[in-house]
Amino acid sequence: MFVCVYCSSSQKIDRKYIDLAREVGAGLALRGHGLVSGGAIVSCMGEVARAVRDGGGHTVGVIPQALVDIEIADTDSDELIVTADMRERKGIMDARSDAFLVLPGGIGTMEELFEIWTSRVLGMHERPLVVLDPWGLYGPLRDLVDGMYEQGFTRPNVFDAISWATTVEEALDLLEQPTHLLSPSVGELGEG
Ligand SMILES: C/C(=C\CNc1ncnc2c1ncn2[C@@H]1O[C@H](COP(=O)(O)O)[C@@H](O)[C@H]1O)CO
Repeated sequence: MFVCVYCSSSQKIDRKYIDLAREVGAGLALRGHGLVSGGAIVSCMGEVARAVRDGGGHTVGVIPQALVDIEIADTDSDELIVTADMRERKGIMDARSDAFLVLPGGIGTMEELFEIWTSRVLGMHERPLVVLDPWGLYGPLRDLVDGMYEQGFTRPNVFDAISWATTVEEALDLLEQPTHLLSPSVGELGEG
């Protein structure tokens, strides 16, 4: 499989997040998976790609020209695809990936998570989506979506479209499990 990993580009985060990215990259390579990433050398993004390559795995980096221009492109990537903008980048990352893994991150990671999550809920793809969150960064997000569901803003299948893990092994196991297409039926939103 090619696994798309969405993760932090921040250089201000605790070292434990960088170490987590390395563990994920090593685990992907060990299981014979390739990586699709945002193609930057910084922070968790760079660390996961280096770890995959160190383990003998193949990496595909997809990066907008504007970020190449500020010299943060992962030029060691086995494939480095330079895009015109962020939208084209996300489209190519999506098209090249068999599964999606989200690590702790900021608003860029959130944007990527929500796009893949929403399209899975709508039955537009059936690829696994796993969030690895060992330290509970996303706890408030999960509470928010629970509240949205309780008030009828989301379909029940919002919870079927995503899996949560607290260890790397658990996350990788979940990524490898078969999934099925979810029904996009509007009826699931209920009456009224
Ligand atoms: C100059 C630095 C970082 C430049 N910023 C980014 N570089 C590469 N990719 C990015 C950047 N910002 C967002 N992305 C994409 O979103 C995800 C990370 O965003 P987050 O806000 O850090 O969670 C990542 O998956 C990228 O695809 C150095 O400071």
